[in-house]
Amino acid sequence: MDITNNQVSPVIMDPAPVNNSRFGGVLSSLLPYPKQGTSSSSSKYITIPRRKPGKLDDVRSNGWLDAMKASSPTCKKLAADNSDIALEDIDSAHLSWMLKYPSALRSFEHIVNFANGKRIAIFLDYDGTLSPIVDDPDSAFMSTEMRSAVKNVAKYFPTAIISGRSRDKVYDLVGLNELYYAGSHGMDIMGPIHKSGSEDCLNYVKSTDQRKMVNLFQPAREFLPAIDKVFRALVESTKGIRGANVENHKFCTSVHYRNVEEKDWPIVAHRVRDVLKDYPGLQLTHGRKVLEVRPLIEWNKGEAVEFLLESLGLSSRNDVLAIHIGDDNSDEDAFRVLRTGNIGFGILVSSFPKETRAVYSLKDPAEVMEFLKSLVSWKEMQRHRATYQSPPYPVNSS
Ligand SMILES: O=P(O)(O)OC[C@H]1O[C@H](O[C@H]2O[C@H](CO)[C@@H](O)[C@H](O)[C@H]2O)[C@H](O)[C@@H](O)[C@@H]1O
Repeated sequence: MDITNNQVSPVIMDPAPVNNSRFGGVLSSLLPYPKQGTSSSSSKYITIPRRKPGKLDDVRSNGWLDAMKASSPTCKKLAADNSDIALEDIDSAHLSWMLKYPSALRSFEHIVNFANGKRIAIFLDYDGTLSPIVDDPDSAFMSTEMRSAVKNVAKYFPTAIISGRSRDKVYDLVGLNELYYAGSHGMDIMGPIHKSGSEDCLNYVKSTDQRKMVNLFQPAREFLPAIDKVFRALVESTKGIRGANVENHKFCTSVHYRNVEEKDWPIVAHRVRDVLKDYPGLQLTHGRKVLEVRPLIEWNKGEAVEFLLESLGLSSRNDVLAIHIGDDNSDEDAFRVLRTGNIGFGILVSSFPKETRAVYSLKDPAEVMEFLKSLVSWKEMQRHRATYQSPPYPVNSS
């Protein structure tokens, strides 16, 4: 069967991200796309545009249900769901996908050759990237080995976790003080003290979190009461659905249906939609077997990456290489910002072909750990060389 001519493709499609460039770029040889124009100013963080409420997709038109079904498939499940796709087509689709999004491990040499001499900043998603996807969100622990890999990476490169979970929850799970944390899809950022002085604006809060004085950037503070209310309404409306679970992430809330029987997914979709009708200021996005309810503002993981780079003093430099590693639809926003701003690249964590704005891929958290360890070894090797290759006495050039 020629899958290119068939309407049913084993490659999962997500809505195409929009173009949005704010940074100067340095990449050209590494990335298969051209350099774009730039502009950057910290004042943009003072007023974050609120989006106009749109129409909620009609559950009956199957928009939601299709997205729910496609939200976390495996190759085996894809084959089972689409009996007209043969297994060999899935294999060849996977192969051509791997050519388009090569393994970051296999391309490691190429990546570090390019990264040489640049300031690297690392952005990491949590679920599905640092911890394996499990049925119970409260049991999504990262391994001790992964924690130590992340800790070592942070010794050499500024490192941030950008998660859909609340900042407190993801900090409790990761437990490393040397990192920056952005929770609620970037709507709650604990970053370095911003030098521009614009911390006086409404979005900044000083707090003693992570056992030190920190600067919090919370561009969706005004939505706190609405999120709290919608969380309670969602708990109430889904409580009769076996397996449904609602999590409060402070600036957003998640309705999990991973443990709900597939025949009941339409009920989940209808109940969530009914609740959301009363909240025109909130929007719904799809994660991995999870419906995410968030404020309708122009802020996401991509904006969070830009914000952190600026806070770190890395936004107007042309020797910066930012790498974001993530597995989820929400990570596409970060991949897009790096791609369009030409300031780095995304690595998608996925074991099946998926449309993405990333440049490289890794199969699973185990490969993510290997990649992080390789980065550390490369950096240590570079330092070692710098120490032992520089002559112990001044060289007389005459
Ligand atoms: O941005 P992330 O750090 O990837 O957070 C996204 C969501 O992750 C969690 O849910 C996902 O992982 C769970 C544990 O493995 C899994 O049970 C669930 O099906 C996945 O969607 C978290 O619980 C969500 O609230 C986050 O939005």
